[in-house]
Amino acid sequence: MKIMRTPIIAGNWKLNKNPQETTEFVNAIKNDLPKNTDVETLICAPAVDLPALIEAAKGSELHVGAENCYFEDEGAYTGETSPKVLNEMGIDYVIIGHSERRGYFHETDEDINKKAKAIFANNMKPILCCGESLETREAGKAEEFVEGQIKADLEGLSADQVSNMVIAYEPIWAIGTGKTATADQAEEMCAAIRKTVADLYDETVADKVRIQYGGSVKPANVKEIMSKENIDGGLIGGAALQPDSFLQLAHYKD
Ligand SMILES: O=C[C@H](O)COP(=O)(O)O
Repeated sequence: MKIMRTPIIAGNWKLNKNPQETTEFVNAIKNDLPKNTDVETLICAPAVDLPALIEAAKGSELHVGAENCYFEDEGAYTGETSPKVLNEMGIDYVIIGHSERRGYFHETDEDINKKAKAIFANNMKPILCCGESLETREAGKAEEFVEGQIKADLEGLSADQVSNMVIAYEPIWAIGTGKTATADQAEEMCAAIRKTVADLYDETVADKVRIQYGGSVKPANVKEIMSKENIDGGLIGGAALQPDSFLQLAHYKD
């Protein structure tokens, strides 16, 4: 029996869209979104688009998120984004540990853990991404690998913090490739992540934490993925770039 956690359908726009496109997108969806209590919806946009996203989303059901931030609030860190300022702007969520940041920008679990703490210190919620490469999966080490990421990334976080955050399982081999993990493969890993949280904290925390699947989620497969017991949402790249497609994902229950 699926425990009812509020589902969260989130778009991760990556390095796509400018402020004008952001405003147009939000205006196209904002009156047709599901009620927050039914399905929470979120767009995570590039830092340069956040003022437009926040302005356009005002008064709507849409939550607003950043794709990354730094772990220091201020100082001599050229080019970084302050979590303190993101909070002042009205940001709700920040994605951390996406495989593109781990891979292209060499972010370590230690960096990601510091970011998680900085995000909580600034009254926002992290969406912590984890996931294995194809090589790791084929070596039969996917669960062990993801468990290692979760343990390192959650180090020092309180039970209350973990209960209120989101974890996104994104197998690297399924991102932007059109190759989706089967709903059963996604469920298997999300269940393993929940068990890791139960081992690190307790069953109450594990029952509360929301776990998303990400990797080629689209309107055609979202319903099946969301039917799984341990999957509470989707973190969606490509299919979240068009208003129609995002609305179909948000209304997967209809
Ligand atoms: O954060 C989103 C993921 O990287 C998934 O991207 P995708 O839906 O384009 O495969």
